[in-house]
Amino acid sequence: MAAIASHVPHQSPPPTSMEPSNITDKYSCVKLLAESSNLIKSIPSHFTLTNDPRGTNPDSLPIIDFSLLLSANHDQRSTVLHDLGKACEEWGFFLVNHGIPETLLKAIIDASSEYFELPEEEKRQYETKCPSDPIKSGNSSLINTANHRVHLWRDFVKDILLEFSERTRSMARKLLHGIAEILELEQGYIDEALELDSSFQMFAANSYPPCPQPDQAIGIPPHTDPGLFTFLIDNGVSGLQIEHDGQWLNPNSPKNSILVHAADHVEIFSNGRIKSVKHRAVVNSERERISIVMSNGPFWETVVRPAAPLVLKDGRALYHPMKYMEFMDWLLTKSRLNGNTLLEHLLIQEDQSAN
Ligand SMILES: O=C(O)CCC(=O)C(=O)O
Ligand SMILES: [Fe+2]
Repeated sequence: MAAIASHVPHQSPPPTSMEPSNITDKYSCVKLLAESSNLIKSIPSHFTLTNDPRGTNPDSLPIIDFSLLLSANHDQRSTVLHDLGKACEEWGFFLVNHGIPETLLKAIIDASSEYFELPEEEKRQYETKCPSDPIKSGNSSLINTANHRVHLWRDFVKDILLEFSERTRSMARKLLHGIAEILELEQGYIDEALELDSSFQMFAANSYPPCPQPDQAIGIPPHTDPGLFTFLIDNGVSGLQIEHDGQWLNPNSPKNSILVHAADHVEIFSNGRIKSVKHRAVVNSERERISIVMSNGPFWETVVRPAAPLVLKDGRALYHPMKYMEFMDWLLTKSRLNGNTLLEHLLIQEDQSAN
């Protein structure tokens, strides 16, 4: 059995609607397909999504020293807050000195890797039937514009890992307190508005097996994440790309760092001051990539809206309010490859707000 806990700490149940049915054909597991692709050399048409997996290498992605955020030294703290604000407005950052032991990060990657090595029959018992299942495993797919189902070049397993979850929860809350300070909100405002005592986290481990035609497949297409902050680590094989000024960048992670990016609900809460980071996962023909994603959201029942003091300052709210659970439910059931994202959908046009 894979060393992945099934315990769900703190949280109430997530949304309950059904996910579109999974693939039931011979290659429901991408890993199996990748192994057989020694023989096939090209990928089946239902995985085909032509894309250019190349990205450019940025000089550096901002690096934020988490320990300085907790510093009692006023100057140090205001410098790091300034850097944090700037990084969140632009493209995300690497968090270093975050206090999560390297051994724990490695254990999570190893456990996920072990899980993906399990026999197909064993993984099948976790195949996703409903978003509220505490553990989900399988391959995911989206519908393209021609209404054909396109399968993604990854397997995933979702679960909540207790220790990682507790540490990242506390880290996310401290980052949010930093954001609240940058936004000049009163102490306690963000905790109350987003009901952070009951914040909802989702853990996902992704496996992207080697792909014989990386320019004909995609791991995860361009998207922004739901939630407040996403934390991401991987097994050292690159594949995550971040969009910046219309270009795809390959971030190079410093040792034992965690990549953090702002997600949709920070953009909504900040009334657009902070931008949800667009990213994608590309695949390669040589090595399996494992990534670990921890999504940190508000309480699942919270109606997320732009913070009232910011709306007052800006003269209007830029986004419609929506319950977090409904947002997640929508994403899990109606996700499309093209067309507006849900965040774009919630954007209030200037002429609309005047009415
Ligand atoms: O695997 C990655 O690097 C990206 C994963 C991701 O974007 C997601 O799970 O939302
Ligand atoms: Fe993502």
